Amino acid sequence: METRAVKIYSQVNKNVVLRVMKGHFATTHSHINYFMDMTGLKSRLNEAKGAASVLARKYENTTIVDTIVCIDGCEVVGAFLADELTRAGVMSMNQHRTIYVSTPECHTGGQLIFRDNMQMMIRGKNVILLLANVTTGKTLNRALECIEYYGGQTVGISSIFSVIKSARGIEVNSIFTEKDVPDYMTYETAKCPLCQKKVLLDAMVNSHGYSKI
Ligand SMILES: O=C(O)c1cc(=O)[nH]c(=O)n1[C@@H]1O[C@H](COP(=O)(O)O)[C@@H](O)[C@H]1O
Repeated sequence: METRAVKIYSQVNKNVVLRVMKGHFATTHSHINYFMDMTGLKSRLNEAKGAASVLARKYENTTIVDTIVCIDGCEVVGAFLADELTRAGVMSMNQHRTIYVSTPECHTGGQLIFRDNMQMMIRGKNVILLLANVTTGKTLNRALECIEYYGGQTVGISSIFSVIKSARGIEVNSIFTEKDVPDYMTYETAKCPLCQKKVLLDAMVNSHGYSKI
């Protein structure tokens, strides 16, 4: 599958590259015809830093940010985003005058929780939610509910790739959209035309990557 990867370069920073693979893939919430391989963007220092610098442009000098909540394994990008915002003079109103980078635990049944020792990073805090992929928006909405439940205020949403433009009135700040990926499609699992044509799935995918089936 790796040989089928195509590189898509960010319009604003050519060092930020999304690798996509065409095929038939199942996520937790939909079927898609491109797998977004975020491995490099999430784990290589220079790529993660590049992604963070693109995402930071949205928030520089405009927003108070106390905490970045990372979903989809985006902690490295999250740490660079915190650094970029701090350098740009973004204020943190919490006691320690710094930005927390945090991830909820995915509990049995997919519920997102913050343990007691983590909740101070969310309660009464200004939060940026950071994801790798937003397709149906179900994962995004679950994360927003989690932040709200623990008393945080989401002041921004960022994602490396997003099909969704806004959630709960907040714009999704993304580096790539479906317009960057020619003929990108997402289908409700039960109505997937590839399944109807008996096209076998290439892989099950989630934020960790893919497993061929
Ligand atoms: O559908 C995706 O968002 C998705 C595309 C992809 O290529 N790889 C991948 O892991 N996903 C994951 O699928 C999950 C479902 O996204 P939503 O449909 O927006 O809830 C998210 O956790 C994404 O990270």
